[in-house]
Amino acid sequence: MSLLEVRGVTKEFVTRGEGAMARKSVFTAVDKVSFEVALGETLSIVGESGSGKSTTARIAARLLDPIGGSVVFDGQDVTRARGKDLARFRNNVQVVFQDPFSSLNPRYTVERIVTAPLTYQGITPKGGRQAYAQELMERVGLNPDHCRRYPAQFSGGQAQRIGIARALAVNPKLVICDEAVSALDVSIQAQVLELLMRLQRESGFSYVFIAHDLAVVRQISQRVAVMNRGRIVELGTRDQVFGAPRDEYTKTLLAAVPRINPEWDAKRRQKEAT
Ligand SMILES: Nc1ncnc2c1ncn2[C@@H]1O[C@H](COP(=O)(O)OP(=O)(O)OP(=O)(O)O)[C@@H](O)[C@H]1O
Repeated sequence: MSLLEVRGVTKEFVTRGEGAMARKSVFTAVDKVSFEVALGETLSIVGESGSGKSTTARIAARLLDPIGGSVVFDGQDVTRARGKDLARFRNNVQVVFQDPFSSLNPRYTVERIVTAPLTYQGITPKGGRQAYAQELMERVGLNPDHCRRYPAQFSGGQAQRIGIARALAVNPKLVICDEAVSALDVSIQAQVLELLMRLQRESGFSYVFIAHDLAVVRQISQRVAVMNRGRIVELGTRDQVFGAPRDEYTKTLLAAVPRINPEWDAKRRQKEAT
């Protein structure tokens, strides 16, 4: 059974042109999108800016309500879940956003930030909040003694590790990464990707990984969905999508990639061979 099933979700936005006489128009940002994610796998969603990736991710995370279709998690239809059912879903599905600084409250210590998901759920960790925050910091490769610092005292890559630590606090089954490494320098990006992959090996959760950078997607995914104008135009294993794309749009997208980072590719091949 799939962990997450997104079934034919649709989302429209009402837009208004410029000027006093401008008419409203309805724009379909996500159009009958369906995909499944198994426990422990990484499904990436790629596509150009505006293709509907983030809207799809937000629907899957129940941060946006679709106008049609459904979201099923662990066999339960959670499309309209409220109260306890929604809280259970939020416990199992966490999101890591693109800009670490705007998603971390600058007035809170890291200890408070990373343990916040537990606070929302009314859970007090065994050994206390500080010890748990320190454990989370260690898991994401940060100095546990820096728990009492504030977000501004960290670099961009470190701040994103804090965002990842917060996502891990409730032991989720699914982590949705919405352009989670896009804002980072290439070398830092590689380190954070390695971290994401290590955490998945250790804990066995799934990722929905939203990205426009195909080199990154090739590195991290087992399966890839390609979006264009609100629709999934191709969905297959990483090797099928990258090696033998069927859809014309996918072919164009792949042809536009300047280069796949050869170092990552060599590392991946080496890993797969062992
Ligand atoms: N709240 C909103 N109101 C109106 N239009 C929106 C809203 N959110 C998204 N859109 C539009 O929906 C379309 C899809 O946006 P979305 O952010 O999902 O795309 P994306 O593929 O994630 O792009 P990007 O990589 O630039 O974030 C875009 O045309 C965007 O302008």
